[in-house]
This record gives sequence, structure tokens and C-alpha cells, in this order.
Amino acid sequence: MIDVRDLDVELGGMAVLDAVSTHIDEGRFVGLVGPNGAGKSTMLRAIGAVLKPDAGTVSLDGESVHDLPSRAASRRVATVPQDTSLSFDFDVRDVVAMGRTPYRSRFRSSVDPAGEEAIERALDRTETEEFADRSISAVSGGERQRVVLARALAQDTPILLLDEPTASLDINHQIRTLELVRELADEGKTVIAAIHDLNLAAHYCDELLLLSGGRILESGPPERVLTEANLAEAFDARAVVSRHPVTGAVYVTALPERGGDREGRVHVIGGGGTVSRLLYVLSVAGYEVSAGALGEGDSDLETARLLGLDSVAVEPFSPIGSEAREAVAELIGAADVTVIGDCEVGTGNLANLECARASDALVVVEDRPFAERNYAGEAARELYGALVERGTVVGSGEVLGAVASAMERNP
Ligand SMILES: Nc1ncnc2c1ncn2[C@@H]1O[C@H](COP(=O)(O)OP(=O)(O)OP(=O)(O)O)[C@@H](O)[C@H]1O
Repeated sequence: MIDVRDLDVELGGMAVLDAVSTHIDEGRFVGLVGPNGAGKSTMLRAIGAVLKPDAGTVSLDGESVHDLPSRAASRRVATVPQDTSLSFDFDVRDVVAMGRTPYRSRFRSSVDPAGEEAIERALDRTETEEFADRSISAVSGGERQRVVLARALAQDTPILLLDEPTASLDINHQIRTLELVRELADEGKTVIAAIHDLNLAAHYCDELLLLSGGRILESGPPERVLTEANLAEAFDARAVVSRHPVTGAVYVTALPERGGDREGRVHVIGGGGTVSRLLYVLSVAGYEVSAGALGEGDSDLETARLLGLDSVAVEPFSPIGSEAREAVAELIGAADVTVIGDCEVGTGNLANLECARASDALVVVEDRPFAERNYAGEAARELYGALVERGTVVGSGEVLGAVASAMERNP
């Protein structure tokens, strides 16, 4: 159990950590997230007794880490620093063996019965065995990062502190490393890791601590911490938070700032991925964009959600019910311009197109000619034909211009 109480750290005359308090239970995997310079490394260094705080305490199972003799502290906490460069030229296996230092006597060439096994196990779990006999100066940056993790594992501590453990790793090893760290936590280790990739952090960690300007802005399960408001405050970034469609984990997408100069509301009718790009382009241009109705599972709906747009969702592959129809009518009523994407004119879209009739300013995207589309019967064809006649028909590359003109005509 780690208990951090009112931690203050000043560096170079600046308050880097300001009254930081938190409590971490055994076997938890906690992700430390926050912008550059927030104080993540400093917090890890203070918890790992690498740095003495100016005020406050860090207790491990009730004992102050800063009062423990260094060997005792090293048997409790292992740290993998951000900078893994080593200034000596040992073989990888010897570097990993250094993790056993806290268990070796300085006076006798004494025995560390668990040592060999711990070293082999650490090499095995970090997949560094294959280059164990190579010099540490002859491995890549990412391989070295795994070696330093192996050294920390060989240290066999109940607490593991990792400062950006995946920073120089390829995508495969990022996942493998975090899977390993997850396993270690499930086996009972308490892990705190500074992680820049919010989505990896959300997927693997039990809890997140969001640090900003040396203070904890939020802590708790990923869905509580990674909110649009918290991300805006901590990172000064526009981001939308959704659920990853495959893993179900909280998923953050950082967006470019809205262009800002385009004003007005645009409603988009699409489906089957025909308007995903369009939703993005209109939204980034600055418009308030809404979409729908779209079937659950439709990639256009996923995009709308990722972009944080107003959308109407319905059961997939079924006609749009009266409630959804009303919602669509309301969005179209509020919009200055309605855009019909290059989508199917099938049963699914029929009610949307009927609602679009009410729009005073219609832009119709036609990458495929009228005749080549699929229609759900003659009535659908007629309805669509009527909309085409009333609207401005453009290719998908010209939509932004067409929307701007329609806005001007319909202020
Ligand atoms: N030795 C030092 N002297 C003065 N200021 C320092 C020192 N070490 C760190 N800082 C400052 O303390 C702040 C916090 O640094 P820290 O490394 O803890 O941030 P971080 O959240 O880990 O950042 P990053 O994501 O960039 O690694 C930064 O503004 C940094 O410039």
C-alpha cells in the first residue's frame, strides 16, 4: 500500500509538485498521465526515494520510504527511469543481475539463492534472453528499455515504478510490455507508470492519476479521469472521448482546433461510411455539425461520436421509428444547411430524406450519377429526385464551398 501525503517538491526555485496526495492499494496498476512538465517523473522519483520531497510523506505499508536505509528501500521499490542510457559496458545479463544488488552482502561474496532464478525469469518475461550475452552498448534503444525493465523485475520488489516504459518501443513491444505489466499487477505487484499514450493507459490501468501543473487534477477509473473537460484543462487540447469499438476501453481522439471561422449548423445524412470524411472536414472548418439518423455499428455513426457531434442513432438495417424521425426533423430544423451524402437511397435512409424536404438549404453530394444508385422502390427514387432538383448538387470535393454558399443564401 502506497500512501502519498501532501507532497511538495521544489526544483530550481519552482514548485514542481504542490500538495500531492494519493493512496494506492496493493496489486493496482496506476497510470500517471498529464502533459509534459506536469511533474510525473518527479512524483515517481519522490515515491521511489530517488528524490527527497521538501514537504510531505510517502509511506509504504506505513513506513516512510525516505527514512528507510537504501537497501531496504530497494527491496521494496524498483524504478525504471525515463532515460535508460547506461554509462558502462556490461553484458545484458550482468545489467539484469544488478537488480539483485539489494540482496547481496557487501562483505561476503555471499549467496543470493533466489538470484539466478530471478534473473532468468526476468530475462524470459521481458523477452531479452535472446541478446542476454550481448553488450548493453550493442542493443537498440527499445531493447535497452526492456533490459532495464528486466533489471527492475530481477529486483523482485512488491512495487514497480515505470517512467514511460513504452516510450521507445515498437507497437508490438508496447503491447507486450503493458500486457506483462498488467500480469505483474494481477500477480500482486503495485505498479505506477507514467504513460503518455492515454489510450494505452486507459486500456491497461486500473486507475489513472491526471497531473497538471504539479497537482492532481483528477484520479480514479479511466472513465472518470479522461473526460473532455479534464483533457481540455490539463492538455489545453480539444479531444473527444468515446469507447473503443473493439476493446470497449475509454478512447481519446485528439482533434485539431476547429478552424473557427466557419459559423452555422450543418446536418449531414449519410451511412455506410459515405460521410465520415465529410463530418470531419465540416467539423474542423468550424461548423456545428449533426448527423443521422444512422444505424448502430455504422462507421459514420462511430465517426460522429468520435468527433463529439450530435447524432441520432437507430437499430441497424431497420426503418427509422417515429421518435428518431422527430429527432432528425429537429436537427434539420435547427440546421442552416442540410447535406445529403453520396449514400444509398434505401429503406434505412428514407425517413431521413423525407425530413430533409423541410430544409431550406440542401447540398446533395453526387459522386455516383443519379441513375447508378440503388433505390428502395419508385417512391424513393422520386423523393430523391425531388431533393436533387431543389438542392445544389456537387462532388464530395466541393462540399465545403457549397455549404458556404448555401449559408450565405440562407443566413
Ligand atoms: N533539476 C531540475 N531543476 C529545475 N527544474 C526541474 C528539474 N527537473 C525537472 N524540473 C522541472 O520540473 C517540472 C516537472 O518535470 P517532470 O520531469 O517531473 O515532468 P513530467 O511530467 O515527467 O514531464 P514529461 O512528460 O515531459 O516527461 C518541469 O517543468 C521541469 O522543467
